[in-house]
This record gives sequence, C-alpha cells and structure tokens, in this order.
Amino acid sequence: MHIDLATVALLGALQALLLAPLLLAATRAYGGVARASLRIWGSVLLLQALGWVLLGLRGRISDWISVVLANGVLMASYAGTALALRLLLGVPPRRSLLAAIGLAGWLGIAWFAVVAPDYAMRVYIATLSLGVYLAMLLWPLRHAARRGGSIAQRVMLLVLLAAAAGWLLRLRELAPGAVPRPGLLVATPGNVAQMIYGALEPVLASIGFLLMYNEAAQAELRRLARTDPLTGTLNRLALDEELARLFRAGPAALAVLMLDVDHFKRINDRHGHAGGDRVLTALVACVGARLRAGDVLGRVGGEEFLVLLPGADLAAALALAEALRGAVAGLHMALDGEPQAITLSLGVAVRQPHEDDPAALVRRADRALYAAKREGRNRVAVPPPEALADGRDGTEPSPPP
Ligand SMILES: Nc1nc2c(ncn2[C@@H]2O[C@H](COP(=O)(O)OP(=O)(O)OP(=O)(O)O)[C@@H](O)[C@H]2O)c(=O)[nH]1
Repeated sequence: MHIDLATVALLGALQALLLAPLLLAATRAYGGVARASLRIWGSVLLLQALGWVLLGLRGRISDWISVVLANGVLMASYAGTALALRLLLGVPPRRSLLAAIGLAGWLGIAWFAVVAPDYAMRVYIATLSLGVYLAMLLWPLRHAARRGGSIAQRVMLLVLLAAAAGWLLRLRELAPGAVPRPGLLVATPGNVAQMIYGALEPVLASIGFLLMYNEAAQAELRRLARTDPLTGTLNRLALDEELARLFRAGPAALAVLMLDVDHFKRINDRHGHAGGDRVLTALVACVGARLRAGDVLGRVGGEEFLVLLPGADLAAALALAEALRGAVAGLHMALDGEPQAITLSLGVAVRQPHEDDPAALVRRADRALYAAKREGRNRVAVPPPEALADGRDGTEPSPPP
C-alpha cells in the first residue's frame, strides 16, 4: 500500500486546525492557570497545523519556508506544549529555559538547512530539543506512573512516550551506516510510523490534556469546597473529613482544641464586621504559626476554630493550648486606631482508648470550651468529669434511673 506522507501531514494539520478554535472558544468559561494553559494549548494546535502544512509542502515550496520556517513554528509549538502542561501540573513553568531550548534547536536546524545542508543533523537536533522538553515533562509526570497515580497524567505520559518512540524509530533509519538516508517524505517504516502518529497526536494529546485539565479543575473545586474563604483555613466539611481520616488510621493518640474568641460580638459591634474579620485572620495567622506539620486547623463557624493534634496526649495538648492562649493575648492589634485586646477560651479533649466516634471527641472539646467560658474566659479547660463518665458528653438527655 502506498502511503503519501504529504497527505498524512496535511490531515494532521487539518485535525489540529479544527480542534484549536474549539479549545480556544472554551477558554472563556474558565479562569486562572487553567485558562492560561488551555489558551496556550489552543495556540499550540494552531502552530502545529501551520507547521504540518509547511512540512507537507516540502519540495513544492522553498526550503526556507518548508524547513526553516516550518521547524521554527513546530519548535514554538513544542515549547508551548511543555509550557501548557507544566502550568497545569503546577510546577514552575521555566518560560525562559523553554524558549532558549526552542531557539537553540531552531538555530541549529536553520544552520543545517541553509549554511551546511544536512537532513540527518537537522533530525538529530530536533530530537535533542524534543528530548529536553520531554525530560522537563516526564519529571513532574513521574508520580503518575506510581500506584494510585493520576489516570489523566498516565494518558499524557503514554502520548509523550509514544511520540518519543516515533522519533527514535526515525533516528534509527538515519544512523550513520544507513545509506541512502531517507528524506522527510520518503515512506520508510520509521517515517510512516512517525507521520501517522504525528497526524493523530493533536487529537490524542488534546484528550490527555483535557483529562488533566478536568482533573486540575476538580481538584481546585474540591479545594474551594474545603476552604474557609475568609481565613483560608479548612472549613467544617474538611475538618470532619480530616477527623474521620485520623480515626480510620487507627487508635493512635489524638487531641483536639476548640478555640473561641471572647466577646467577639463586642468587637464586631464596635469596629464593624470588617474589623471582626481582621481579628479572625490575625488569629489564624498567630495560631497557624505555632502548629507542627501534621496538625490541622479549621474554622467550625463564626469565631470558633478547631485544632486537631495527631499524636498529642493531654499534657502536650494542654501545653499547646496554653501557649496559643498566651500568644493571642499578646497580639497587639489596632482597630480604627485603637488598641484591641483579643483573648481566647480553649477547650481540650483527647481521644479515649478504642473511641471510634469523632463527633463524641469534638463534643467533649466543646463542653470543655463551654467550661472555660463559664469560668471567666481567657483560659484553657478540660471537659467536666461527667462528660467522660457518662460516655455521652452530657449532650443527650440522661436515661431514666
Ligand atoms: N466579623 C465577623 N463576625 C462574625 C462572623 N461569623 C460570625 N460572626 C459574629 O460573631 C459573633 C459571635 O457572638 P457570640 O456568639 O455572642 O459570642 P461572643 O460575643 O464571642 O461571646 P462569647 O463567645 O460568649 O465570649 C456574632 O456577632 C456574629 O455575628 C464572621 O465571619 N465575621
């Protein structure tokens, strides 16, 4: 069967050309990094379409256009591919490095097209540039290969490795001993494999990209759903999830602190909601700075916060609670030009051996907090003895005697 590689190249261009406007139009619905990477991906497809058209016209148009310009356009598209994916993966984009690799590769190709024409050298240089781009993607994508890794990233990994395999196949046919060395549009097995894969790549890589894009968007939505918008700490939903996770992990020591700003309503009444909000963000910064890695801080609601301390026993939790109380009491805040004292009441509770109900632990911390308020505020308290003795935290009505 005769395969006309110029036609294959033009088909690849057509696919990229049709996909690009669809993706570019979709960018309007998104924001942030996702939008930027989708835009770059759409532009990459346009560049690829142009590059493939110019390559496909090899021999019919001047080499300046079909070799020098086409390779410049394709090199820019490869740099764009790496940039879009690195943005999506959340790793430093390294724009200058990507541009420098593309420029160096393109200058090398132009040299061996114009000054010292050598087709094999051009392919070597293009392969080398692509190899560096590939390495810059394989490194952040390496986690995908592990058990439980991202499926979307695995798809992209496969697409990239298949592209690399195509280039290696083509390189084999250009090995120094191989005579005659085939040109781009000569239908050798290596060229055919690479051209056909190259023509399918806009679709395959775009599917991989969109899967990754969707995964990143889902992760962002999940992050937003678990974050308190004012303070940036975890919200109640996330706190419940974290507590359940710690309980599932086994019977290890766990302490919780329930924190509440004293007389917060007065601060709001005097300085307005904005003043109260400033107090809450300052409080979170102060408390957060004193927690260890692995501790969890979240906002239960209003001016009430919960701290989860995995591995902490009662003594450690009490010491930390006291340190937090002192640190917050020592904050020198000014609201509307007036000094504003802030104090905290804290309730401390620890997980009992074999306790498997996270809500019971939180209820005990809440009862301890209530005790701290009752005893005069700006203090740390533990749950009243009956909260442990009856095993029901005193929140339910007592059973009949
Ligand atoms: N600024 C601000 N205020 C909030 C927010 N959420 C709840 N509040 C206010 O927090 C105040 C809580 O008041 P109370 O529950 O009476 O508690 P308190 O005044 O701190 O009194 P004690 O806890 O008994 O010391 C109310 O005025 C709520 O309107 C918020 O996101 N920002």
